Amino acid sequence: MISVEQAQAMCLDLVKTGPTEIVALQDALGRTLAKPVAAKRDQPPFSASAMDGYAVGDVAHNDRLIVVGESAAGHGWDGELQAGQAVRIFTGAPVPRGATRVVIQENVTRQADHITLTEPLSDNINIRPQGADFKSDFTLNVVPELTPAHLALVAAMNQPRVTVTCRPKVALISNGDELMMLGDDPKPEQIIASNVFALQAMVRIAGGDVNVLPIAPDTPEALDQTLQDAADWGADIIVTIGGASVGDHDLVAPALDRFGVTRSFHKIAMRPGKPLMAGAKGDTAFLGLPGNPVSAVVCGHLFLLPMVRRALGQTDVLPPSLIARLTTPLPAGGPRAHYMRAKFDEDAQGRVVTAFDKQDSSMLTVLADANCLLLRPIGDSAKQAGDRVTIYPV
Ligand SMILES: Nc1nc2c(c(=O)[nH]1)N[C@H]1C(S)=C(S)[C@@H](COP(=O)(O)OP(=O)(O)OC[C@H]3O[C@@H](n4cnc5c(N)ncnc54)[C@H](O)[C@@H]3O)O[C@H]1N2
Ligand code: MOO
Repeated sequence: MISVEQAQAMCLDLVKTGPTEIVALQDALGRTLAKPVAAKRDQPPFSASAMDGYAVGDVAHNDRLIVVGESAAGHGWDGELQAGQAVRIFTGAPVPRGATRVVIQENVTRQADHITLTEPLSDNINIRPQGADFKSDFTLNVVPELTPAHLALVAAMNQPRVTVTCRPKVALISNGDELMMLGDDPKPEQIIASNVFALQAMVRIAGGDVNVLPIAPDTPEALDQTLQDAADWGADIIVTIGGASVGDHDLVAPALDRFGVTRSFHKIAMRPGKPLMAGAKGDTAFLGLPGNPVSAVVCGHLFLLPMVRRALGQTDVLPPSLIARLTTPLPAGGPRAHYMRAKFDEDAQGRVVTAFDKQDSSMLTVLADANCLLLRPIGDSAKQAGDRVTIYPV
């Protein structure tokens, strides 16, 4: 069986970076910026006061100055400041020509048209020079996910639209006679197709567009038809859930063969998630997730989300890892890499992690309590409390 790392590389090879589209800036949150954005102006576009006070030239403590005008935000003062003069100024207002600092109003006494500088001059001149934030030759380079701060930055650059990568279309197909949609009335032997709720949310957060197809019962015809429906929708990535293993009712591998998918691999040295498979037909990637709820979600983090990020044109696509110290001992690892459900925390000594006792791949309660996966590499030696391990926040 191939390793997780080999399988990740093969999955990424199946995905092409998608086309781009131009969107209004207000709709660009979380999108992947595909083309750099150039500023259309300096920011600030003029030298601006950082405080409410008085714009002055070359002055000294205890000087007495005449106030000759006012500069407010949006309404500058047009003149040029002369020796012995001051201009009343407010935060964000243009600094008049001839002024070299702004003295805050708390450090001044005012009598009619005159002020006296009652405090020693501070080191801070309280002026934000033109272009201090960015100049008109500034470019925002491609970013994996536009944040609220990026949107404000691009707006200040006076650019109302940005070019982003199109959201990859991800089709989710649940497969199994026992499954029913949430909202229907389940018979005792039925279970709710809960996996799509996690996977849909994960893909959406990562930037994909999701189509949850109707559940495919355990017949070759139903599965063939549902795969065709996903392809007709224009899916970039078709994900099946369940039916990946070796039982008589596990129909996904033969269905992918019939569909003309060239398979990259089936089965990996991983726990949970051993029956994972992947392949491609033309530009469409296929990922066959195991049905067990924890297996499906763990494989979603390790394989599906990197594929979505790759389709978006991102470069750091694999889940980021951290190092933490174990709070309890762990026995030696087995022949498959084990991604244990665990909880990490920061204590006075740093980051610590505790694996849950229950690691069955059907346990959604445990998965919901976990905030990370704790990696036990293949054949890992037994670990003591305090030993350092790799974790993946989820
Ligand atoms: N003889 C062997 N049996 C199994 C092996 C093996 O190597 N040899 N591997 C086991 C492992 S590991 C896993 S993981 C499972 C995966 O099997 P499938 O992908 O075929 O999954 P199903 O049998 O269809 O379902 C497993 C389990 O998960 C439930 N399920 C399925 N789909 C959903 C869904 N959309 N939402 C919620 N729950 C779902 C299903 O009802 C089953 O309980 O195979 C082992 N067997
Ligand atoms: O490897 Mo399976 O994914 O344990 O449940």
